[in-house]
Amino acid sequence: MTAATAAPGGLVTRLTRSQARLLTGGVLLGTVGVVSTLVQPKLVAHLIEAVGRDEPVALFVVLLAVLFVADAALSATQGCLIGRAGENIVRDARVLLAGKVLRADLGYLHTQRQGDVHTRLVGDTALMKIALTQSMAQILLNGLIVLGGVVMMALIDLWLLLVTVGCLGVASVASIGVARGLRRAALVNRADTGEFGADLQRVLAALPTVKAAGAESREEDRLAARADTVRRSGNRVTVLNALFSPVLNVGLQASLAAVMGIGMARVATGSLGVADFTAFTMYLFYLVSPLVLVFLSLGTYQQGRAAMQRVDELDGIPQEDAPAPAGSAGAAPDPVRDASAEPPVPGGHPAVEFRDVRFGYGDRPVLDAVSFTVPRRGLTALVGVSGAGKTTVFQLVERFYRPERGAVLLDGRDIAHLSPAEIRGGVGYVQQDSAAMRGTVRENIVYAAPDATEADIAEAVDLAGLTAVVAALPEGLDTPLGDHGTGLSGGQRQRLCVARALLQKPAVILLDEATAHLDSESEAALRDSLRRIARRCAVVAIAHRISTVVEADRIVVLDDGRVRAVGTHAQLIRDDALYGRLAAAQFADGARTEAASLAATGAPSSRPGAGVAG
Ligand SMILES: Nc1ncnc2c1ncn2[C@@H]1O[C@H](COP(=O)(O)OP(=O)(O)OP(=O)(O)O)[C@@H](O)[C@H]1O
Repeated sequence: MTAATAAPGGLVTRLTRSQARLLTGGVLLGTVGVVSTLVQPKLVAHLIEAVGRDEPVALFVVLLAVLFVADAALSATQGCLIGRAGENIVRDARVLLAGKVLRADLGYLHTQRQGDVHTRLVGDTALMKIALTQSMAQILLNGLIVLGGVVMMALIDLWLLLVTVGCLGVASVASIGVARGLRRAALVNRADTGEFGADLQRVLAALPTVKAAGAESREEDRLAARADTVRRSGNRVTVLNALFSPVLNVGLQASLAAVMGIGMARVATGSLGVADFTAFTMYLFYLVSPLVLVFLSLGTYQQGRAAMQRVDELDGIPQEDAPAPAGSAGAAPDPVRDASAEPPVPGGHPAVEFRDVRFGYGDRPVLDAVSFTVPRRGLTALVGVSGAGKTTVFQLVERFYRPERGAVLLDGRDIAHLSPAEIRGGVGYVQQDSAAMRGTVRENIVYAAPDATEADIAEAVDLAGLTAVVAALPEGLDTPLGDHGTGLSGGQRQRLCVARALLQKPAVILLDEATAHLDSESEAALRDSLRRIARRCAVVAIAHRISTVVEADRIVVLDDGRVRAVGTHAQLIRDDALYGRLAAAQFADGARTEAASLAATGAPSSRPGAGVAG
């Protein structure tokens, strides 16, 4: 994610504007508090003069007490208002960014590190809140105190002020230099933190693999190296942060010493009154803490700006409906191929049609000139060697990616012109690595159709061959599952996902068949389910099992990104050498004998030496 993707006047600015009322209210109250602070030394000067003239001082004492209390009350109230604005900003930012991430272009999002996206959404938004509210308010209000104090000091004695400003000016310029360095260091530190988060997420997502590979120590070392990088850049931030106060303090101490020396000398000569000298010194003392706070807040703000930049970048990630970024996988489809403009076909359109589709991930071509149709009913099997592009075909049907050329049609309509909801509402997608989630069995099943009735759920469970499995669970449909659906077997998880897809009542079900999840009994159950489901809608299965292939009404053989042949199992065994080899190598015993006898006839193949299927 680069700064170039951040929208100008982006999310951060918009969110800050949306809280203008609370922020302005807080700043106004704070300003009144600043005035009350600035009046106090002047009142003390009047008090001293009154004491000197032996006049009554009760009024001054009461006024001072009122100002002290008002000061505290105003400060607390403005803190609450600004804090509330901050919470609103961070909440809105997280909701908006979560929406952006959920609707992001998958092709782009897959190039980003998930942990970094997580860090931006959780950590950077929190830092941004502090910068936009607390730091900004501190800079503004304490800046006002400093400015007001300087004006009051100028009214008391211009020469003493010039001495003060001279000493503080040098220190301030040095501090601003440090602030710039701090922002750069903070940006690096946030990026390093994102990298650490990304690595942690990678390890957590694959923890069983990490353990099975005995890679705990290697991963620990890798995480430790990342943590070291974060510590190093964090140390740079700490050093620059720590430099602020000393740089400024040197200036403050120098100005205090100079003011005391010169001021006392002028009091001795009678050119400056004791009351004025006291008030001037009080203002100088009053300036110390606000000035330090201004610069500390400047430091925090600079760190927050780094976070804001990262939040704005996340806000700029390409969205699904936006035109695909130039040069990325999935450019806009060829408008010449818009099939929705074509006259209606008697008897209805195919459920799915690929017309001369070309697609690649980045510069890497995967599919070329792919054309085939899927009838509205029945089972269509997609077969081919591993990496032939079978899953990519499904991803194009779901429009996770857009073809570079050609068109994908659902029921005769080019999906380039359909909304994601229109496409995915009519297509049920069962992924190979069964996308079950933490939650109950029921929650998993109704995920794509939250309003489904009990009868619909029971029907989907039955069609997916899950009735006996659910009945055996301790709490039936309400049995909780762990992350990724742990608590069910691999085959049961896949049938759970089939039930989820069925509940959508889709026109097309895409089934990326698992290779090794099912025992022969479950396989027979799923085969039976598929047969029943295929009577209601189009089922397209990436087939790894001979049972599915033999059952299929039509088989599409993909080879090296092209459709090599289409037919039934019997036709293809007879006519297509690659299919014969695939059947022999991959689809186990049932086809082995038949295919082996065909291979012995020496039928040619377009890809000698091609590997086994999926
Ligand atoms: N997100 C991606 N980015 C880049 N390349 C990808 C991506 N997904 C797949 N590929 C590549 O595209 C090609 C086709 O992959 P695909 O997953 O469609 O093959 P497949 O036929 O489904 O394979 P398998 O049977 O092993 O699942 C492969 O060479 C793969 O490496």
